[in-house]
Amino acid sequence: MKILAAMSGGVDSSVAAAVLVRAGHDVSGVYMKNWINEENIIGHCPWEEDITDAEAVAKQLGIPFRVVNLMTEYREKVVKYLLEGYQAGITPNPDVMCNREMKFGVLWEWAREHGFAAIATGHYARKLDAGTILRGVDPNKDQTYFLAMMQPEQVRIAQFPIGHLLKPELRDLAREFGLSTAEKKDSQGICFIGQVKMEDFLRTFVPDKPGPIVNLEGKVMGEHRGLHLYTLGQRKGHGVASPIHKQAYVVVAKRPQTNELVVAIENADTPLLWARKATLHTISSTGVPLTEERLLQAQPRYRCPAGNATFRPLGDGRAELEYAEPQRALTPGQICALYDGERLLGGAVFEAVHHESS
Ligand SMILES: Nc1ncnc2c1ncn2[C@@H]1O[C@H](COP(=O)(O)OP(=O)(O)OP(=O)(O)O)[C@@H](O)[C@H]1O
Repeated sequence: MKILAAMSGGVDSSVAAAVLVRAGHDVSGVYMKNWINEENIIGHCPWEEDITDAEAVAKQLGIPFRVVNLMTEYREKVVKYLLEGYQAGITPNPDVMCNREMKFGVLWEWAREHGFAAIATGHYARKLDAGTILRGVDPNKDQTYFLAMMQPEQVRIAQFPIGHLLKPELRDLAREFGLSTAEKKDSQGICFIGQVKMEDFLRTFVPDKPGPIVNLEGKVMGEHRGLHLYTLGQRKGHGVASPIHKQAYVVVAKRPQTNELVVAIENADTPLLWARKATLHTISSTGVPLTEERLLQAQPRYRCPAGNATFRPLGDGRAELEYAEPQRALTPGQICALYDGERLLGGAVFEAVHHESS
């Protein structure tokens, strides 16, 4: 079986490829060129360095390597979604879309045409069987949240060779294999933006639209630079200083009609910040369709525990989600990953959040 290893030049995908080679598979490496910095768009994108690193590892492993240019598709499928989302006042998740649309979408089409039977990535996730994704063993690194919108046929051809490892074990293995990326720093942030702050990136595409920052009583507390630059639950970067030690102002609402950003002092029962109920749209399942009412665990963002919830389908790819406990800053546009214990059931997009008082 020919396996295409998606190699980003990072240590995780280097080890993923190495593990497959060691197991005797017929492996080729590929780097997806999604976004480069040649149009004077802000930001340092270390793609040249990443390609050099990925290529060096492929050479060490003695496997073929090539770069595939998917920049046009990336613009259409990920950047457009990202910018339209922010312009509409929601918080999109380009990393989730990158997996569904690019790595296991466009790249998979390319791979299939070139005779490959599977795509392997360096995600911290595991496959239980052909159709089931489990959380990665390392709780600090688990990346199944980003795989939540994958389709069953994508799950079937995906391989995650490092999901059984803890990060320190992975580093040890990289050293053992003598990989040139063994000590490379972990990458951060959205794959194409690299080290750039999302705010700076957005500024080059979406004009500022200043307006008032108000508190819950409607008092003006400051000025914001455009609602799209802020996310619900955000504590820093809004410039409203708190008079209370160790209690920060937090963004609790955006009001597009009046262009107001609403902040409140954060505590355990800050109005608008906590909610138990939300509606979801674009429900997607990694296996069996999610058409029945059921209990599950719903993870509202990356690096956030999944909470117990009742999932009630409403038809048309929508559902109501009712958490057992109030959740902080559920955010329209964000992906909600759905689990049954360790098993990733699928995902959906937060549509609207229902506050107890409203
Ligand atoms: N430009 C790319 N070309 C090929 N594969 C990629 C690319 N970007 C990401 N991937 C694949 O997707 C996986 C997850 O991407 P992510 O950006 O989250 O990297 P990561 O977890 O930091 O892993 P790594 O250490 O391999 O960079 C990578 O391990 C790799 O298999």
